[in-house]
Amino acid sequence: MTLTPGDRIVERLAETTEGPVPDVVVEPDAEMLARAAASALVARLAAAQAVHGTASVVLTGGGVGTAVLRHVAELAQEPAPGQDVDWTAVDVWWGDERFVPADDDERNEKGAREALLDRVGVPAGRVHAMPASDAGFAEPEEAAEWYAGTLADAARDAGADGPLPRFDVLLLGMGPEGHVASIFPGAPAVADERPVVAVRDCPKPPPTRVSLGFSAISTAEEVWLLVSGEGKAEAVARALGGADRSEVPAAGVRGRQATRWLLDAGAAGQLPGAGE
Ligand SMILES: O=C(O)[C@H](O)[C@@H](O)[C@H](O)[C@H](O)COP(=O)(O)O
Repeated sequence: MTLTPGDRIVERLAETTEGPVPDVVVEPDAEMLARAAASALVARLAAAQAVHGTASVVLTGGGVGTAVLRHVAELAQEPAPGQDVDWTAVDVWWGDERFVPADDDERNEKGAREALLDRVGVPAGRVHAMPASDAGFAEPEEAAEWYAGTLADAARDAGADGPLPRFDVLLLGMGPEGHVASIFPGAPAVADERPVVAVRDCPKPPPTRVSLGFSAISTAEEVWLLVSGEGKAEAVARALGGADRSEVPAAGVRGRQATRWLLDAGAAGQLPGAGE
């Protein structure tokens, strides 16, 4: 399955947007969006392995993000040409995590393990989960600091220049008010320059979380925003229309090489050029 470019939308965005225009892909519905994103993801990871020997992906929670992982696991059963990923050579990171006990169903890690990681056999040493609340850190701030240290160690081991390893693809869901990872509108995290931040009093439960900050997200080679449903359409249009990142956090994420918005028709519904 190939991605369907939102050509008309991109053309119209180019007329109104300053700077590089993100890629916009529109699929008819959430299921087709998840399948298309899964197919594109395995192709991208296989391509990264062909160049670097390893690949790395940053995962998101959320309905679409988890559906993508389920489809990736299906594709791994019978890989198509160009989509044969060596799962023992994939580093897995997270964009955000709920600071709850490890076996809590709210953990993004738990969902990702069930949907994909345990099924394809990513080695434990390559699954870099953010700490759970029962992992020995009393406060989310300590957990955030530890994760930043883990990222810096991986970067150093890989000979990277800065404090972060290479992220080939960083997946993000988006909330109806435009939050990405656990960076919510108006929250301290929107102005926090640290790579990993603790989040308290999150408006969406659970209230305590750990999240990558904008500075880390924007080091990814490619950032893919996976968004479905009419309820997200206004935030998508605001984000792509250049809203302030403190009001619509999704407006503030960019990949080094590409920023791709993978939408279904509902989520794309308020973009200029939609339906033309
Ligand atoms: O931690 C969270 O609260 C979720 O991970 C959240 O950030 C999610 O990714 C978006 O709300 C999109 O979720 P859906 O894809 O389910 O709409």
